[in-house]
Amino acid sequence: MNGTASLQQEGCHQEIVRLDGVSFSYDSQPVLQDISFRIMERDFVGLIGSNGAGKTTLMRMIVGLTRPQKGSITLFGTPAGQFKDWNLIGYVPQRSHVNPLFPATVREVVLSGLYGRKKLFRRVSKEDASRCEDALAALKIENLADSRIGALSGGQQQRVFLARALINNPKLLILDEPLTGIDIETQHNFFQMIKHMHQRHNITFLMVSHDMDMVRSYLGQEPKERSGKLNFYVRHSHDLEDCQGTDLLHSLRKEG
Ligand SMILES: Nc1ncnc2c1ncn2[C@@H]1O[C@H](COP(=O)(O)OP(=O)(O)OP(=O)(O)O)[C@@H](O)[C@H]1O
Repeated sequence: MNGTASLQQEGCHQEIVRLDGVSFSYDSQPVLQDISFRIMERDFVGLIGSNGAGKTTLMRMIVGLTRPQKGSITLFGTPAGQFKDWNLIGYVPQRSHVNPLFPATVREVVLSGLYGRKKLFRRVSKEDASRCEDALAALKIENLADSRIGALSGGQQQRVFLARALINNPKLLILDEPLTGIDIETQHNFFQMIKHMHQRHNITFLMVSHDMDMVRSYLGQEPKERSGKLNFYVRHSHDLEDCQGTDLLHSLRKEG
């Protein structure tokens, strides 16, 4: 094997998330107990569990919004407390109803993904504007760019939030019940799009879903691991010749 190939192979097995003995309680109510799990680069992880099993709490911990009370989380090889490359992680939280009067346009919502944690007001550079156009095109919502987000359907809003998460070209995409509350056909199209991103691009997924049929059809019948009330279904998409990093937005756009 030549040097480049071995580097590529190593790159494709990078550990993206590691949970070691993670526990969490709200007041005295234990929600997560001693959860250990690893997500490797290019895994697609479906996280399944009953209502109240702690799925959202776990996602929030991985994106740094909540800290574990016991155990540790490692992101891209760095302890979560010291992790700074938040652009590597895209997060689409559980869909909440967008106020129909909310004044931001689709373009503004997608651009806000670039400013994330910095909370800086800054002028939109040419490069930012171009990334935004790429993200809109990848999700096929260019025609909605100037619409108010509150005026869109649930499925269209989901696309906007996914575009917002993709604008930084993340390596890990975390989706909390992205299929809830949208019609079957849109759900199907959305899932196809996510599968395409997993199979064709160097991107790792962690997705909470209640739709067992869709999860099983892609990730298999049995969970790879169970931890407490959580079941982790996993499919790895490792394919050596496919392993170079791609600019996801550019290539999605090219493929149309
Ligand atoms: N901020 C909070 N304060 C107190 N309890 C909370 C808080 N957030 C969640 N809980 C409780 O913690 C438990 C786990 O909640 P979480 O939202 O993580 O579960 P989930 O698996 O995502 O559930 P669902 O499938 O219903 O979305 C629930 O019993 C919930 O009521």
